[in-house]
Amino acid sequence: GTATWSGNPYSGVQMWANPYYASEVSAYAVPTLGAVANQVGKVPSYMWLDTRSKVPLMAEYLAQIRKENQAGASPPKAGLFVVYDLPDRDCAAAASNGEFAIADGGVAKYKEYIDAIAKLVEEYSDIRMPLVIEPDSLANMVTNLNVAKCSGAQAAYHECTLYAISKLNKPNVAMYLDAGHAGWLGWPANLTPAAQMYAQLYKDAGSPKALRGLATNIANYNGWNLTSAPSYTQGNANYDEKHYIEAFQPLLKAQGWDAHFITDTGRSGKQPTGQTEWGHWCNALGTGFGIRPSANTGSELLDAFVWVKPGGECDGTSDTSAARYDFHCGLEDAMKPAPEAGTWFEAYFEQLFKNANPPFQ
Ligand SMILES: O=[N+]([O-])c1ccc(O[C@@H]2O[C@H](CO)[C@@H](O[C@@H]3O[C@H](CO)[C@@H](O[C@@H]4O[C@H](CO)[C@@H](O)[C@H](O)[C@H]4O)[C@H](O)[C@H]3O)[C@H](O)[C@H]2O)cc1
Ligand SMILES: [Mg+2]
Repeated sequence: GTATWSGNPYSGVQMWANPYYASEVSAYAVPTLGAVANQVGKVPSYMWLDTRSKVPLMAEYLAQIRKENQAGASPPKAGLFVVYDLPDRDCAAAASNGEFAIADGGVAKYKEYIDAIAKLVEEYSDIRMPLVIEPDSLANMVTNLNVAKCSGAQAAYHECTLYAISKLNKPNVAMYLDAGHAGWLGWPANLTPAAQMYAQLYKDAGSPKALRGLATNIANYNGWNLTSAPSYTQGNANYDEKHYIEAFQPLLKAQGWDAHFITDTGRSGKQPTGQTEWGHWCNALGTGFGIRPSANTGSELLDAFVWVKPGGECDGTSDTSAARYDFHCGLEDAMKPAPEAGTWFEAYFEQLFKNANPPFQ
């Protein structure tokens, strides 16, 4: 029957570890680090639907999850997917630009992409799917409307996000909109405009049942609950993700959205990191695998610790001649040489592995 529930979407299910990440680990990391590295591939991480051509793979994974659940998986497995294909994607950066362009029918193409995903959500209504919706997009709408590509994308991001939320509003789905991180929207100056924007979107969408809340720290490195503020947090009282969501949630509630959260701990195990500036997001030095995915967060606001950015997959190329070269990936605290965003970056995986907390052994 349909995988319905009340409350925390991560309670009463197991997060499913997809075989693609496990195969990258065994192919590229095990030869150097040994069989112990295979433990990382067993940690459930999110699968990024970063192109239209990845949707059939989502179908394959859902079929596999159904098989495991029908074979008696207890608790049943949940499918972890990131929706990530907006037209003019990653509007304030260059490293993760996507396949669709607003100027080239991108909104219509995006809607077809969402329709294809919605079809699978309906076909696999027996599988619970806590989805992350469009990393970086709405956060850029708060802080980067001064960037031409972002102001030019504002209407399309709004239309596409509303479309995604309404089409994916299904009984077996929970959605978390990306909300940057403590060092992005967590700045006091950004919190109020951010709360207004997210709450307005929730209300514009008709307060959909499946829209559970916000995802933070996606592809970033901030600690969850630090005992002291890293120097690069420059005096921001919200110097970790716990402070960020505890400051953010009351503002959202006051605007009519009783939002819950998930936070990415896939690359936050070593604190402070080797970042020289908080805003240096690309392949940061001095990072480690962090708190393992779990619904036991100790926080009423936090539904789960999740691994969304698969550690070892690159944030962006350091090749200055590449079309998607972003200067952040050339900075002093960015690991170099680095391949294209999303492709395997073995040296980075080894850094994360060496610095893992808790350690792999
Ligand atoms: O001292 N003060 O009082 C004070 C007050 C305000 C200050 O201003 C704040 O400074 C912050 C930086 O400290 C800025 O945050 C950065 O914004 C970037 C986008 O513009 C983000 O980049 C994205 O990162 C994603 C992965 O997370 C990538 O996937 C994606 O490709 C990439 O584009 C960085 O993470 C994020 O850290 C804030 O906007 C800005 O408002 C600063 C100081
Ligand atoms: Mg990125």
